[in-house]
Amino acid sequence: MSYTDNIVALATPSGTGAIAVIRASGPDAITLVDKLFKSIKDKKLVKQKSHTIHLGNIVDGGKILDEALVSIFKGPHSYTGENVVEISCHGSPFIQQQIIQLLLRNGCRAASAGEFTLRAFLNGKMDLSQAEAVADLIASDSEAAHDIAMQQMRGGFSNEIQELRQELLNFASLIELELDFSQEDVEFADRTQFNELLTKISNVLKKLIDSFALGNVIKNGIPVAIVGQPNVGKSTLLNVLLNEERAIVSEIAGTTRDTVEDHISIKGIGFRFIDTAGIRETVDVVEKIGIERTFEKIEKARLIIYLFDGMDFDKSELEQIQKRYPNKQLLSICNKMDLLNPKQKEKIASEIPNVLFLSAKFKTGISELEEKLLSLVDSGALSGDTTIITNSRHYDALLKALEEIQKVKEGLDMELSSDLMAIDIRQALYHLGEITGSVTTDDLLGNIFSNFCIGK
Ligand SMILES: Nc1nc2c(c(=O)[nH]1)N(C=O)[C@@H](CNc1ccc(C(=O)N[C@@H](CCC(=O)O)C(=O)O)cc1)CN2
Ligand SMILES: Nc1nc2c(ncn2[C@@H]2O[C@H](COP(=O)(O)OP(=O)(O)OP(=O)(O)O)[C@@H](O)[C@H]2O)c(=O)[nH]1
Ligand SMILES: [K+]
Ligand SMILES: [Mg+2]
Repeated sequence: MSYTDNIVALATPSGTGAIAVIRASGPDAITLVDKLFKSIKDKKLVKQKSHTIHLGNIVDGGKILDEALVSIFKGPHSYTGENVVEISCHGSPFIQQQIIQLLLRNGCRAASAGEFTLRAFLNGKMDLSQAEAVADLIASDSEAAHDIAMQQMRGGFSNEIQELRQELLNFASLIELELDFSQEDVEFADRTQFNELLTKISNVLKKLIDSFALGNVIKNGIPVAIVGQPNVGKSTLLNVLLNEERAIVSEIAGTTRDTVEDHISIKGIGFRFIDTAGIRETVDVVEKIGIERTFEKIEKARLIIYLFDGMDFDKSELEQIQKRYPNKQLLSICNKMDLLNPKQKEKIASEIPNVLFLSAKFKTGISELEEKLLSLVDSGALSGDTTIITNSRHYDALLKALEEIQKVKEGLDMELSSDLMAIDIRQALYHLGEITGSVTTDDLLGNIFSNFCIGK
């Protein structure tokens, strides 16, 4: 694949910064920038080696727009696989725009979202799941999300899929060879070995599919709903966990009307804490809507923190929530422990198993809560080099591939004819190929890369 046009975009965030980087890629990127660049040592960019950097002025006719550093990368040895030039200029939005406009008038067009990485993919510098990982890496806001994206970008997941695909492909060829000899009763593909391979592939696929639940929450942050009666201190707790005065706290019951949520990483794991309206019977229309939202948020949460006031607690509400959400992890937490005497504490502890005590207002017991939250996340799967998938497109493709593999397995058990089995194998190969991009459509690529930022 080779493009004939040249693209340009700002690679750094728009706005003011110390330095901004403008990146151009395409067959003429180096020659066209050469004409707009006056090196202080009178060097011609086209004569310089790849991966070198040069100081000079960017000039528009007779006018100097900026003093800049220009780096050159010669295709195919560059990020995109094409000739690439990067101009590091002073980070004023005015200068950035002047230089981009200059390039646009001199042979470049504006890059669309993700177009540099799309070119890297189409030029074979990376496969599709690696390209997707680039976007995840930029978006990752916790160490765990970063680690997963990094592993995927470096090709961990792709290699795993490619290997399975290759092994399956070998068998497909043997089975298809049998089609040419269908009159004679020959079997090139050893059925026992094939069965073993299918078992192995389905196990790997199942493991990957199972990892999605964890991968998904890690990418987006594990949603934790903080629920309980009005005034128990839910918003106070949210603010402590986030280290920020995010929600309004007051002694008036019914302060929180709409849900408030924010993301924070605890020891490398991302959490999304959701403060909700206190649950109670009310005639207030707005508060009622808020309470309905509380229940919607509980549905979507992975963990529920049930917070109650140690001075005034009623076990029945906790039991109602347990009954209503039997499959959710529930943490019972007694707040305002600063107001409790040891006897009261003892009573609560005996009535509510595994209860944690804390004081949101005085920030005591918070690290114990954090430890507890971490222990509830199956972080075992995060260590080591097990692959965790985070992308729903991959998840869909894996499910479809698994379904086809099961069909092949059934076919094998039923001694199905080679031609029918070959069809299911091809389908499985197709879905595995979708992940790495061995098979793609323009729609699919458009979908993926349009979600990138401009300049990536
Ligand atoms: N200034 C700058 N920083 C950046 C990028 C970039 O494009 N420009 N990247 C972009 O996202 C990332 C780095 N990714 C890159 C990947 C490959 C190559 C590259 O030139 N590869 C060549 C040879 C490498 C060498 O010889 O040292 C190759 O693959 O052949 C450059 C950047 C992060 N930092
Ligand atoms: N003594 C004491 N007071 C607390 C503690 N945590 C919160 N409070 C107080 O309890 C009151 C209610 O706190 P909020 O955080 O607004 O309670 P809430 O559960 O969000 O209330 P609603 O949004 O109205 O449902 C405030 O006056 C807080 O200062 C605590 O640990 N100890
Ligand atoms: K309140
Ligand atoms: Mg509140």
